[in-house]
Amino acid sequence: MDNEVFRVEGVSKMFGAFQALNDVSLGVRHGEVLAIIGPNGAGKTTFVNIVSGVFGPSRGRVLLEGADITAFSPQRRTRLGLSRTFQITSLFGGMTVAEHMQLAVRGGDTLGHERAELLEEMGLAGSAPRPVDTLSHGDQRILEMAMAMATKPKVLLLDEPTAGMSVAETDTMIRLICDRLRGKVGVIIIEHDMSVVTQTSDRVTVLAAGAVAASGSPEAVLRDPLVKELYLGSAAGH
Ligand SMILES: Nc1ncnc2c1ncn2[C@@H]1O[C@H](COP(=O)(O)OP(=O)(O)OP(=O)(O)O)[C@@H](O)[C@H]1O
Repeated sequence: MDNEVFRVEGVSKMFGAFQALNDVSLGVRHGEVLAIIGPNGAGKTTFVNIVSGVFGPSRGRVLLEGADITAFSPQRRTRLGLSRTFQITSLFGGMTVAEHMQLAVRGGDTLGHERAELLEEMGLAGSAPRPVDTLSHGDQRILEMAMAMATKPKVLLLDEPTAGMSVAETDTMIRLICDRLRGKVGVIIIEHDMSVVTQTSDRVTVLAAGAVAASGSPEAVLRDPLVKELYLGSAAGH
């Protein structure tokens, strides 16, 4: 694939005798937003953990710009350009927004003025001196994205970025993904909200029972009878 920055190749994961992922292969191009959707238990969290290095696959490889990073720690992956945000907010209550931005770049990727610019772009400049526990849930999630961006990633993994957000916060997140990330870095977004998927993604891959069930443009995938069937009876869109 042209311009591909990230790929998982033939990834499988066994938990004892249970196969959570079965021969999953997919790639992300520079500037592309790839959404991964799937019903409960499809293997999305397992996939996120393997991509970010929480644990390794039973088989298969994880490649960043063609280099095999399958055995690398999460920290080493971040240093090489693979960053992530978390499904559950992972900030330190008493610390300020600015301190979090500094913490994100302990390795020294961004300069002070670049971090200030990032906060400005994300609409958080006025909140720099505030302790993070005084921010709204939406702003906390946006700060996490700013922290991930501060590491200057080549690939960014967004794990349910709009979970728990109000409609207005979700709209802000959609705008940031489209304006700030799309076209600039490779993005993998795990998302349950189909409206977010259609508004942000270039391509969608559907996981079901640990395997790729469908892949293509958001319009084509969401029209696919197989995908409709997978989601039948799952009103939350999981
Ligand atoms: N550590 C583990 N040990 C045993 N089975 C596991 C483990 N982690 C996940 N599984 C199983 O693997 C399957 C996939 O789980 P996973 O959490 O990856 O799915 P998911 O798509 O993220 O689901 P959800 O949308 O509900 O979070 C599930 O059947 C789950 O019970």
